[in-house]
Amino acid sequence: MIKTHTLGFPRIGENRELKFALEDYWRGDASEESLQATASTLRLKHWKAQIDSGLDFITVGDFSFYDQMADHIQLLGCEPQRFAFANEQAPLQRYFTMVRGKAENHGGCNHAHGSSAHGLHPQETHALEMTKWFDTNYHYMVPEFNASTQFKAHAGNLLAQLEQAKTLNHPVKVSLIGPLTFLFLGKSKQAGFDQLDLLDQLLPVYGQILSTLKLQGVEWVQLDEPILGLDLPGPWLAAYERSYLQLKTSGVKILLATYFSSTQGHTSIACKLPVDGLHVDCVRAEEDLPLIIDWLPNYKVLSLGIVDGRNIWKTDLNPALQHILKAFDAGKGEVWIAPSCSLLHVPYRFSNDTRVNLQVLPWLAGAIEKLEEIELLKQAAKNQLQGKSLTGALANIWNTHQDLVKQRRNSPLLNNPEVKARISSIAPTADQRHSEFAVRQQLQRERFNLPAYPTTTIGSFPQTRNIRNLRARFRTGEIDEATYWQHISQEIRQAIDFQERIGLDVLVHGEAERNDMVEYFGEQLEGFTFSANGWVQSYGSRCVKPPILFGDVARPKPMTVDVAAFAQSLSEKPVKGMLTGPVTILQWSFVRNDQARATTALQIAYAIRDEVADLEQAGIGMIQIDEPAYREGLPLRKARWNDYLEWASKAFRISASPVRDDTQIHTHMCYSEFNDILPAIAAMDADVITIETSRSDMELLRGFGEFDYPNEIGPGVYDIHSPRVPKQAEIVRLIRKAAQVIPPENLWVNPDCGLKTRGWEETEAALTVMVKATEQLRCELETQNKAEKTAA
Ligand SMILES: Nc1nc2c(c(=O)[nH]1)N[C@@H](CNc1ccc(C(=O)N[C@@H](CCC(=O)N[C@@H](CCC(=O)N[C@@H](CCC(=O)O)C(=O)O)C(=O)O)C(=O)O)cc1)CN2
Ligand code: MET
Ligand SMILES: [Zn+2]
Repeated sequence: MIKTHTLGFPRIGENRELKFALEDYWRGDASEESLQATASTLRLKHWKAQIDSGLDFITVGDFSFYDQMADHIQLLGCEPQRFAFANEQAPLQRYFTMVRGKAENHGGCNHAHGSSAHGLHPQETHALEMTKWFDTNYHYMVPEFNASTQFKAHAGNLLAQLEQAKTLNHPVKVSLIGPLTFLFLGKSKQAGFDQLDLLDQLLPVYGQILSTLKLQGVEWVQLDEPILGLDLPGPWLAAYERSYLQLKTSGVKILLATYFSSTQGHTSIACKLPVDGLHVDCVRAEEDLPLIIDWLPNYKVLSLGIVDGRNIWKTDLNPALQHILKAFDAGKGEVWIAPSCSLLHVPYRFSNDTRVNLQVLPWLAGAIEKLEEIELLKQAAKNQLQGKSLTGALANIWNTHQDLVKQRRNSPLLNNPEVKARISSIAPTADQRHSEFAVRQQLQRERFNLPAYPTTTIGSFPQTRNIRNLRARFRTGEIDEATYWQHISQEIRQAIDFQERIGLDVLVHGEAERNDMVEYFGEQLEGFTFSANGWVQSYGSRCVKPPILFGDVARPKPMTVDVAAFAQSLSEKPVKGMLTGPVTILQWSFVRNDQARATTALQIAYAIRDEVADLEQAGIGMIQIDEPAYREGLPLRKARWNDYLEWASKAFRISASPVRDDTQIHTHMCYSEFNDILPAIAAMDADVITIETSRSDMELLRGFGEFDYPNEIGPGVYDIHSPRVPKQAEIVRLIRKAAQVIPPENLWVNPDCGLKTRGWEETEAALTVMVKATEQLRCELETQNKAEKTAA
């Protein structure tokens, strides 16, 4: 028997309906009823799409107002105590407080008293931490655990969605995050406390939810356990068997879902678990398949994730069909066909898109087109199993599809011989600066003559509605290019004036001209195309429109030189040139699957290298090459780390190395647990790196100190993810803490990340505080120096 399903479906809406409904609601422009109505309409539309494409199940439980992990925190009743919710508070309000935090209501009164150690007022609550979902650009909210964490089932919301789904009279599969993955992805907030100790309390709650679902007539529940694709610590691995034995007693059928990575080393455990089915990612972990076919008992369902849920190319149906047939050949009784992972990570559909290069468009598949591929594969497999081949309309669809797959593979559009020639003749020194860091540092100090603890920002200033609107009007032709740039220049001028006024040392132009730090570069490079509407959720209501990299990458002309030179002309102070690095452009685009990622990264690196050289030529003395996705690109299995780090750091160096010694190269990374890759970060050899550290209270920096990180560092001194304005004393404390582990002469002062998601009011207030805090420390430094001189 063959069945089809999807692990999950994009929930933001084809036209980002959920994003706009959420933002209206948060702004107070829409009621909860209207938000709920949008959610309800979207769920119905998405289930109907699944039914229309012929799926045997619709998936329930993948909808979320913000994030599925946050939903599970409520479902499992483990909202952190620190939120101190009152019982009568409505669940949705509690939910938004958890994911967005709660700002103090200033009311014009400037409290200087009553702050806690972290400077939070009693009415303020910071949001749950947000972090990357495996190696994707999606962010989840991190559950918080300690020894007094308790669990309690609150399935009301889930059951309501189930009721809604039942109105469609189609078999339902409920999708939940599995208990071990849920626990593992959370964070222990208590020193020495291991959250695995909570498992025995958590399992009965899961059991209760599963029993309730069974009672409601649900036959199948999909439990996602993607951590099985990590190098899992022994005790976690050992907990699987007993956990699933316990869940089995609920009587509901469990499909255990793995994805994103090979389960190598624990494939046998996954196959032997007391569950009714196993889903495997045949795109990312194709090498596991022979073992799984061999080891998974034939009476269990094997769900094959054969349509890529992480990329947008039409599936080559022939090898996919072979996987299905092989499973049946081996004696599997029931095989399911699905995308490799949830379709959350791809756009809704491409067929209606108005912007993609018309030659590339037919090669693409968004969520809707992927469901169609799954149905097509099912029909083909069914026929084959009966010894028949496809005929009629289906055969035509199949053949047309395969022709397009072949057409892409052989398309001249993919090839640029000049690019290939350049890559194949890389000079061995192309990734090296002329001199070692110590020499460069001296020259740069002489050139820029900056004060101690130089202050700067990460690049972007608030992307106001005004700016977005301006761009939207330019796109639709309502205003012409000259008018557009006139307004943008005005924004840049204001940004420079603002920075001069508050006294920052190293300025930025503010990135007003950029829709997105990756899309903006992709749009100016050859080898990329863009969708009008190919949005993918990044976190909460925030979305990205990843560029589509289909061919060899080249830079036809300078991309940022005019803007950078203009900004620099407005100030005597250095204004950083601002670029996105090759690894991040690669990681945040949909990239070709017909060539190694390393090769694509190298091509992008050369394009950026040319831009860096042109910026220097135009008199720009500091150039920042952002690599926020450097850590995210790390393979999920450690065995593959070295290979990645080698080509990734090389790609960065290729882009950064054409410059003189006294040109200062900056890089920036956020969201990162860096400590396990510090040598590779040092190997990038950026003169200055700015990193996110404020939320970890500078703990992240300790690694840099212990490792004796040689170059200059700007640890973020305040969290830009919240509108909260930091207090001077907090920033002073953080800089002091940083100066204990990093030589003070190597320290910069800056926020955690760019400010594009913030408003101007809080940005101005926060940066003013940051500058004041720095001035205080400089004063102290001077007094100290004087005292030392007098003593001597
Ligand atoms: N690619 C990428 N990944 C990233 C980051 C990032 O900056 N870029 N940062 C980290 C955090 N992730 C983020 C992801 C998205 C956004 C974000 O702000 N996204 C914007 C969209 C940005 C954008 O592309 N804007 C376009 C289009 C904006 C738009 O929708 N305009 C409206 C009109 C708006 C108006 O008239 O006011 C329309 O066209 O309909 C532009 O400025 O041109 C959003 O969802 O709101 C921020 C952080 C990690 N991953
Ligand atoms: N220069 C970029 C900015 O300031 C870096 C962002 S990292 C996600 O927005
Ligand atoms: Zn950042």
